[in-house]
Amino acid sequence: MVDQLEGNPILQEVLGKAYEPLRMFHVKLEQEGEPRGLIGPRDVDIIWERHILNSAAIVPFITDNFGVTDWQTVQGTIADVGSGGGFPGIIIAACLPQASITLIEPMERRVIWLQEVVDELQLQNVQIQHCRAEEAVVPQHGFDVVTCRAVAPMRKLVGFTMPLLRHGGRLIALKGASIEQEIEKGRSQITKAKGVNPRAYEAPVGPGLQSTHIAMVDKR
Ligand SMILES: C[S@@+](CC[C@H](N)C(=O)[O-])C[C@H]1O[C@@H](n2cnc3c(N)ncnc32)[C@H](O)[C@@H]1O
Repeated sequence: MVDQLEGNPILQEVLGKAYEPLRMFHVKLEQEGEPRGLIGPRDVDIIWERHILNSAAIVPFITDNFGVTDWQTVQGTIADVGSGGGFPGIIIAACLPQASITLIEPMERRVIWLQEVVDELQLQNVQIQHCRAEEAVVPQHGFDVVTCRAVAPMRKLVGFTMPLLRHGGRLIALKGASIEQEIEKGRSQITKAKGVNPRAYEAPVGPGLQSTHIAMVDKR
């Protein structure tokens, strides 16, 4: 089955230098993703849009956080919680080669997959922690940014992601269209977890493609 975006110039336009490593990731996902339970059977011909470009939509929100526009120069520590098949953590690592990316994932077979991907794509900037976020080893002052996609609703997510952040750090989560309601429902848990200024943005995925949504919360 051929991916609907295969050969489309949008891919290089959006991904820049990360296109080459992510093309290898795409091949691996196409061959092994569904049998290994990392993507759904109906996703096989839409891996570029649903998983890779969708994940890449978070990158400009991360670079904004560091006040840098050139993806090649972004530094800082980023933890991706519940990386699963590598979304968005592997895509972030390919796009931001100077940043330090920690993938946190408790399921063993997903950790094995993530390690294979890191080795095959020769990503030099990734560490993997095989544990739940609640048990993760955190840098002395906390991570600069925590990312995630499809892990938990905001009211639960903040409880195990905000403690990973340094003061002034930022949670940046890929979310569905109901993000505003999720934020409303989670206001007291956000405050309790030392979160401030929760907000939602529409995030472009690529020219002519349906956009996605981002939630951001700063750590007091
Ligand atoms: C629905 S999957 C999403 C995977 C990937 N982020 C994606 O968007 O395709 C949720 C992932 O979160 C992980 N997870 C659930 N609770 C977690 C926790 N407390 N800490 C870290 N990871 C967690 C699960 O093991 C699973 O891989």
